[in-house]
Amino acid sequence: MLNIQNLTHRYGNHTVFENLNLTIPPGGIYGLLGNNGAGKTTLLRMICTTLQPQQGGITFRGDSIFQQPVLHRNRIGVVNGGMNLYDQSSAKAFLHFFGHLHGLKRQQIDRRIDELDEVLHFRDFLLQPAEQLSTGMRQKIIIARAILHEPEVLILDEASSGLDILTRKTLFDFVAYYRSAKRTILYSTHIMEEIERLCDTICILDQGQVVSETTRNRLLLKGQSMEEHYFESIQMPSQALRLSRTGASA
Ligand SMILES: Nc1ncnc2c1ncn2[C@@H]1O[C@H](COP(=O)(O)OP(=O)(O)OP(=O)(O)O)[C@@H](O)[C@H]1O
Repeated sequence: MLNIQNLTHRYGNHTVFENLNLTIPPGGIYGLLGNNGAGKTTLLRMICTTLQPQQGGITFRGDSIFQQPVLHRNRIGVVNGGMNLYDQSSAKAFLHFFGHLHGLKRQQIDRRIDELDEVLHFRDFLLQPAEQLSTGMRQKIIIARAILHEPEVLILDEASSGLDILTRKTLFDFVAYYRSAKRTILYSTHIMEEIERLCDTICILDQGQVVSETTRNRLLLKGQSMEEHYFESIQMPSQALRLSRTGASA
């Protein structure tokens, strides 16, 4: 459904991708893993159309996302670690603002807020100014904002960072709920347990290249943990792998 074709991108002299090809299937949770600097954020920014590749293209259900960016942005929802609310505004005003940007009417936004409250439980603090909300409360509103317009694809980039155990559980429950609604979730994180627990398909990027794409079922059949698979895929030297298994620092 999301096809990435011959993507090439450089920042100055630094090549991040050279002819990258990847297909993200419809439905399910697609996990993206990779060391710092592997190119995950650059790829996600392109999938969101906030960054244009120098060569190659991305299609979503056959449409070039760069030729029709407005159409595409209405089909996706994004949560990344850098997002925040407007301090002086209430969460409700924030949701209404972004709902209107997606072309939703007041009543539609109110109906969606009611629906999402059943999963994310934010009713109690909906009218408070954002500056009074905790990190977890804010994250719930940021997630609600991302799916207010019922996007077909939800992109979560380091979405669990800064969350406590309870709010992370809410995030995981929410991701499972969104998956069960037959949506596609693109999930990028450094936390292997999250990938292992949530993702149906796992893609590992290393220095701008796909070094592995597999499914959770295949890993289960092989009896291999996500961590073992990761280090094998990025061809970590055996000594470092042994040290990482024992928890010692190199
Ligand atoms: N705006 C930019 N200008 C110049 N170089 C950049 C820019 N953004 C990213 N890079 C470089 O591109 C490469 C890929 O960065 P990117 O942020 O996509 O990696 P990442 O996999 O998301 O890393 P991390 O896990 O640390 O977030 C890195 O070498 C980075 O230094």
